[in-house]
Amino acid sequence: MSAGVRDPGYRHGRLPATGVLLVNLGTPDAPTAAAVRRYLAEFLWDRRVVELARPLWWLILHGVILRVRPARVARNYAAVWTDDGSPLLSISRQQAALLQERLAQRCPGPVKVALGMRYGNPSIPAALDELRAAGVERLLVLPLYPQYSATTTATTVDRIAEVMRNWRWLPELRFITHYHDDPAYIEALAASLRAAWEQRTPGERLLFSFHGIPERYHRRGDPYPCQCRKSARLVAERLGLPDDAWAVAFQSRFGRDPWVKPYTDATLREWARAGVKRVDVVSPGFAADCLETLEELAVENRDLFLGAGGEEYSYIRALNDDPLHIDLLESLVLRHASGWPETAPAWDAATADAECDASRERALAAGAPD
Ligand SMILES: C=CC1=C(C)c2cc3[nH]c(cc4nc(cc5[nH]c(cc1n2)c(C)c5CCC(=O)O)C(CCC(=O)O)=C4C)c(C)c3C=C
Ligand SMILES: [Fe+2]
Ligand SMILES: [Fe+2]
Repeated sequence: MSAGVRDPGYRHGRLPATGVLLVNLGTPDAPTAAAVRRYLAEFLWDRRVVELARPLWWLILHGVILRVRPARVARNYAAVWTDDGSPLLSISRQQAALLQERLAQRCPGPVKVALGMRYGNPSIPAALDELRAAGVERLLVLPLYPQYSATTTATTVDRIAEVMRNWRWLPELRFITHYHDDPAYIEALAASLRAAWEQRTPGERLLFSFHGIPERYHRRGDPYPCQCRKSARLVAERLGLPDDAWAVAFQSRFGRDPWVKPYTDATLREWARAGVKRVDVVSPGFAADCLETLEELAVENRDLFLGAGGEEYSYIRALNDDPLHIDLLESLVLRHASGWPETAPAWDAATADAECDASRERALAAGAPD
C-alpha cells in the first residue's frame, strides 16, 4: 500500500453503483512514429506479451525494435486513421456509450460503464478513477477478447490488481474471462456473415482469421487457439457450412519464434495456388476493427491473395457497434452481474449519515490524516 492514498470517505446513505469496465488492447495517441514508439514501449515491455528474460529483451526492444518499427507501423496507422482518431478507440467508445444506454434502461440501480485501454489512453487507472468517483461498489470487468489468452485477458487482470493495490476500499470484483462459445456471440457472427451474403454471392471458402500467439505459450497452457477453433466451428455449424468450405488461420505474427499455425497469409497463398478464386475473410477475435483487420487483413492479405491468382477477396467487418453485438455485451453483463443487489438496501439515509459523520469526526479528532 503506498502511503498517502486516501479513498473517498465512506457514506452510509449513499446508493451504491454498479460499474462495468470495458477493456481493449489500446492504440497509439497519434499515427506518428513518436506516438507509436511510446505505445509499443509500454505494450511490448509487458511480461505477459513477451516472455523473454528482461535484460536480453530490453536490449532487443530498445536497441532494435523501437528504433526501426515505429516509423513503418505509423505509416500503416496513418492509412486507417479516421477523423475520430484510431478506429479501435473510436469504435470502443461507441460500444461503451451504447452499452451505457442499454444498461441504464435495464438496471433499476445506478450503473456506470467506463472504457479503459490496457496500453495507452484512456488508461485503466483513469477509467477506474472515473468509476470510483461515480460511487461504484461492485465492479464487473469485461475485457473485449472473446477468446481467453494470458497475453490479453490475464494482463488486464494484472493491471487492475496493480492499480487497486493502492486503494483502501475495494469494490466487489468480477471478471469475465472469455465468451468464445456464448450463443449470442456465435449468433451475432453468423448473422453478420448472412447479412454479407445477402448483398453478394458467398466466396468459395470462408477463412476465420484470428490474431496469433507464440506456439510456446499454447504448449505451456494458454487455451487461446482451442477457443478460436471452437468459435469458428460453432459459427460454421450455425451456418450449415460443409467442412471443406471453411478454415481457421492465425495472423499478426511478431518476432522469430514459431506462432500457432496455420498462418493466414500462407493459407491464402495456398488456396489461391490451388485454384480458389473467391474468398471471404472474417476475424471474430476482434471485437472492434483495428490496425490488424483494416490494414493487415483488408489490404495486405487482399493484395497477397489477388497477387497469387485469386480474383475476389471480401473482408467482413468486426461486430463493432452492430446492435446484435451490443445485445451480446448487455446479456454478458446482466448474466455475470446477477445476484448483485440491483438497488441499495433501504437505509434511513439521514440517520446513517449522522452516524457516519460522527465516526469520522471522532477519527479526525484523534489525529488529522496527512
Ligand atoms: C509478442 C507480441 C504480441 C502478442 C503475443 C500479441 C497478442 C495479441 N494481440 C491481440 C490484439 C491486437 N494486437 C494489436 C496490435 C499489435 N499486436 C502486437 C504484438 C503482439 N500481439 C503488436 C506489436 C501490435 C501493434 C502493431 C504492430 O506494431 O504491428 C491490435 C491492434 C491495435 C490498434 O491500435 O489497432 C489488436 C487489437 C490479441 C487478441 C492477441 C492475442 C490473443
Ligand atoms: Fe497483438
Ligand atoms: Fe486443442
